[in-house]
Amino acid sequence: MTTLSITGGRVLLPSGTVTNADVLVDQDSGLILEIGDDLAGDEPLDASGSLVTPGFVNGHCHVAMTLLRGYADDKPLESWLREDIWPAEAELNPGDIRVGTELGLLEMIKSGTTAFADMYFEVPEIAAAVEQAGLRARLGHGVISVAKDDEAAREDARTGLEVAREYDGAADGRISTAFMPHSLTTVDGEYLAEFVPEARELDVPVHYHANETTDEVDPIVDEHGVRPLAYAAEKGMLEPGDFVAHGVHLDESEITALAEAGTSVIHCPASNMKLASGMTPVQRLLEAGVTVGLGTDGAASNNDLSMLDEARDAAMIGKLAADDASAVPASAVVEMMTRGSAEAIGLDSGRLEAGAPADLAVIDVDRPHLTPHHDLVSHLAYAAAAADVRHTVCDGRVLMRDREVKTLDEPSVLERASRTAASLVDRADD
Ligand SMILES: CSC[C@H]1O[C@@H](n2cnc3c(O)ncnc32)[C@H](O)[C@@H]1O
Ligand SMILES: [Zn+2]
Repeated sequence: MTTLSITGGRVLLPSGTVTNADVLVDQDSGLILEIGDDLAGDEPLDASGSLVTPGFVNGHCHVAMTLLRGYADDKPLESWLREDIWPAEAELNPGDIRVGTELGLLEMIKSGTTAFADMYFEVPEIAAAVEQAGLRARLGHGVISVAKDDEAAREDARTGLEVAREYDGAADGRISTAFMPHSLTTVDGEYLAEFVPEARELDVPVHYHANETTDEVDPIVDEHGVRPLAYAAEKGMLEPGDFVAHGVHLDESEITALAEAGTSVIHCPASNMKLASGMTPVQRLLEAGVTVGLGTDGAASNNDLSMLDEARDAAMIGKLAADDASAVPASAVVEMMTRGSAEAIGLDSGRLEAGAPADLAVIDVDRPHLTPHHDLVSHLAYAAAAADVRHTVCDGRVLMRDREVKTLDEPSVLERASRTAASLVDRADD
């Protein structure tokens, strides 16, 4: 057995308390062996002056959209997608998506994220990048039927199923999959009715954008006479283990339906604010017993992939939405970005205890903006930033040590991503 010992730090436990302790990891199984005093291992990792936290879990992303960061800002969802993003995405080739994914994974590792859920195109490229980078991911091909003829729509849905079948368990089990129809308005009901049952046979969850804007809610109510999540339930898309992104415009009946179904919500506050989509009723969801995770969405609507930024946004807007400063406290946000997201996307991580996957981040808290140390959970939610992350460990492997990423060549990724993004927008703007 080869072991890794993370020593001299303060460890955030599942109870939400912080204790001085070392963490001993079995690198062969990728599991935490023990949290306690004086634990020596084969490979040491210094955590003095630092907080050892569960790795952050980004519950909803389109990671290769890093290539479109800063390409189209300051528009609402519908026109942003139709006028700018979809035309640019039509120019993407598999190599572009590989590079964009590498850039996103680099950013994730450097900001303490160890797992994420992703909906995009060219999943084989994304899976290869995840395998190389060493993260954990739940991946899916985003299925869309609008603006396609029947044959193309069916082929897209078949790709969604094929990807879910082929990549579940890939990268030594670090990759799992889901069936991912883009949304309830961009995939026609006949395809949902036909293909969702096939996904159930693969035993994978269903993940989709839901109730993000009123422009998306109103047509469903007008056309089908029911709220979007009642419509989703009719299509078999509100089952235990399923997870929806956004959930901004939810009424009480939908909140109850989510809780009763065991379907989770991934809250994406930065994207919701930037696109002016609205405010997710996070406090209500938590009170109703819905599992809530946290996600960045893509870097074109955020505009970064830092879960620490997302945490601060979630706390701030959660209070505003509830008109209550005690709503969505730091402890709830930290739970959302770790265990909440992990549970929502169906991963057994997000907690530091013996037997849990060794997915963790080590945050330097001896910094001016993190001093004094009254409450390190408060610092995680309100004050820490991506640049404070010293080390990132996933599956017992050190992916970043002292801010040097070990699994990706940072200068090469930056150079290739810049070149690829420039060429992509040249083609899109032609
Ligand atoms: C079909 S792959 C995923 C698809 O989703 C688009 N997208 C990015 N951000 C959002 C969002 O906030 N709501 C809906 N769709 C979004 C992305 O550009 C891809 O086309
Ligand atoms: Zn999204």
